[in-house]
Parts: sequence; C-alpha cells; structure tokens
Amino acid sequence: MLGRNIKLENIMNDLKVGDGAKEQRPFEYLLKSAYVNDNSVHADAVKLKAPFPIDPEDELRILLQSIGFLDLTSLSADDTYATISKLCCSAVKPVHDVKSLAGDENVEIRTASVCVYPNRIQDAAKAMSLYTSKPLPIAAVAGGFPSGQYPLLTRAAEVAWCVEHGASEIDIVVDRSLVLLRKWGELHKEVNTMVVAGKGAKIKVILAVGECGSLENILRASLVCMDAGAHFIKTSTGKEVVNATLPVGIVMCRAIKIFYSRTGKKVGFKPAGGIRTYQDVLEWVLLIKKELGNDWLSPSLFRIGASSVLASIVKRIAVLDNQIQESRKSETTK
Ligand SMILES: O=C[C@H](O)COP(=O)(O)O
Repeated sequence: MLGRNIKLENIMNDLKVGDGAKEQRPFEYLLKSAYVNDNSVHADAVKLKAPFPIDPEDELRILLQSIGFLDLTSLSADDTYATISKLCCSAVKPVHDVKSLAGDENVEIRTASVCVYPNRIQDAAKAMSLYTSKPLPIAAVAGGFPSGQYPLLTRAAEVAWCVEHGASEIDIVVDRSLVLLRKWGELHKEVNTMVVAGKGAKIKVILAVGECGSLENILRASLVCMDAGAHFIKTSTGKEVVNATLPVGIVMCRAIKIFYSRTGKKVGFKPAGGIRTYQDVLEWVLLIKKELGNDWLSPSLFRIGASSVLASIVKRIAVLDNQIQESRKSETTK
C-alpha cells in the first residue's frame, strides 16, 4: 500500500489557527462552507492589470528576482537531449551580465529549477553537470500528466520512479473528474498517496483550473490538496485550453492564506501555462505581494512555470539596464 488512507472528516479537528488557538470548526465544515464571490474576485483581478509604469530600477530588480522564481520548462513530445541541454544552459545562465549591477550579483541569477518529462530527467542531470558545479533542482511532471486519467497505482509508481531517477520536485496532476463531481475524500486520498510515494520530494499539485468547472471548485480542491500534503498548488499543465488566469490565482492564494491561518503551514503557489511576457510576470508578482505578502516572494513558496517567458524577461532587462546606465551617466555629467 503506497499511501495512508485518511478520512477527510477525521483529519482537521485538531488543527491550529495562526495565533496558536484551537480552530473549533472541522475541516469538513470549512470545505462545505467555502464560497467564492466571483464578481468581486474578477474585479480584484482587473486592478492587477494596471501596475504600470514602474520605476526602471524597481522593475529591473523585480524582473531579476522573478528569474529566480522560474521553473524553466520544456514539455514537448519531441524533446530530446539537445532540447533539454539547451534548457539547462539557459537555466544556469539566463542573462548576460547586467551592467548596472555589481559583478557578483550577476552570478546569483539562475532559475529555480528545470521542469521536464520523466524520460528526460537523466538528460537534465547530465546536461546540468556539464554547465555547473551547483546543479539546479530537476522537476518532473508525473501522476498521469497531463490528464490524470490513469489508475492511481501507476500514477503513484510514476512519482516514485521520478524520484528514484533524480527528480527532487514532482508536479502531479489531479483527476479532474473528482473535482467536477466534488469527490473530496477521493481527491484527498489520491493526492496523499502520491505525496507519500514522493518520499519527501517537493510535490506540486496541478489542479488544471481550466477544467475544474468553477472558482468555488478551485477553492475547495486547493484546500483538499493542501490538507493532503501538497507542498505547492499549481494552476495548470499548460495543455488545457484555459491555463493560468489572475482570478484563479487570487482564489488559490486565498485558499493558501486560509490554510495557513488554520494550520500555520505555508504552502507554495505556482501559476503555470500561458505565461509568455514580462508584463504577465509583473502581474503575478504583484498578485502574490497583494494576496500573500512578501514572505511568499521566495522560490521556496512561489514559482512560475513557463516554457517561453524567459526571452521576454531577458529582452526587457537589457532595455532597463541601458536606460539605467544612461540616466546614471547623465546624472554624473550634470
Ligand atoms: O508547467 C509548466 C507549463 O507546462 C508551462 O506552460 P507553457 O508552455 O504554456 O509556458
């Protein structure tokens, strides 16, 4: 038996709220009463759309920091060693020297991890060893990615296999039918089984929000996945028609906040899928700052999953770097 079979109604009775006091209401009550006001969430999301203009030095700092949040991803059916090697090379040296920074600050700019299919884990490990003496974590997708429509036994075995072959982070998918049919006990069991199979690896649970039916389902599924042991909750696989959106991000962050206030446990958040531009990244960073605060602005609690946003960030960094240097020059010649 790979996982502990925990009954949802028995699990949360003794959880604590943030101040250490006992939470009286059981988790099941919280789950049943969890409610989303869709209109107000959508209105809050619109406010995140207009954070510009930002001071160039602040923007540069945020974009450089955001590289460190990236799970630099390649999840294509035609990935080969060559693709993964290129990915790893970009991950360990994502930008050329930024002249407006001190030299040693440049050395620290790397992505949080690389994210690949299980069969490419060893390619990533090999390539990483060629490019750096301090390899980045390798994340693998598993658990019947991207659909989750496979037996739990093989999905859990896939998680264990990935860990044995060198992945320290596993991005698993949920079976969307359990969310749509609100089978929360079964969802809890599935996620917990895969967490246990990961033997301590960081488990990011992908809800595939575009296929969850409603914001309320997303809120409830987020709570269940965290209670089942998810270290991160993640929006999307990148393969759904609708992937990461700001309203969904708000709801998932609020679930993280509720869970934290009940348990004192900080669960991470990973938007992924369709994040393509540096403006998207700025919006997600702002969302985290507003909803969860600066504590979450760290790779241990915030990741961005993206296969093709890095080029946009790097291009913008070069523009800002030039702009800052020009303005420093003109300051000194005054
Ligand atoms: O987990 C990451 C996603 O697969 C990335 O999606 P993307 O290719 O739309 O950036």
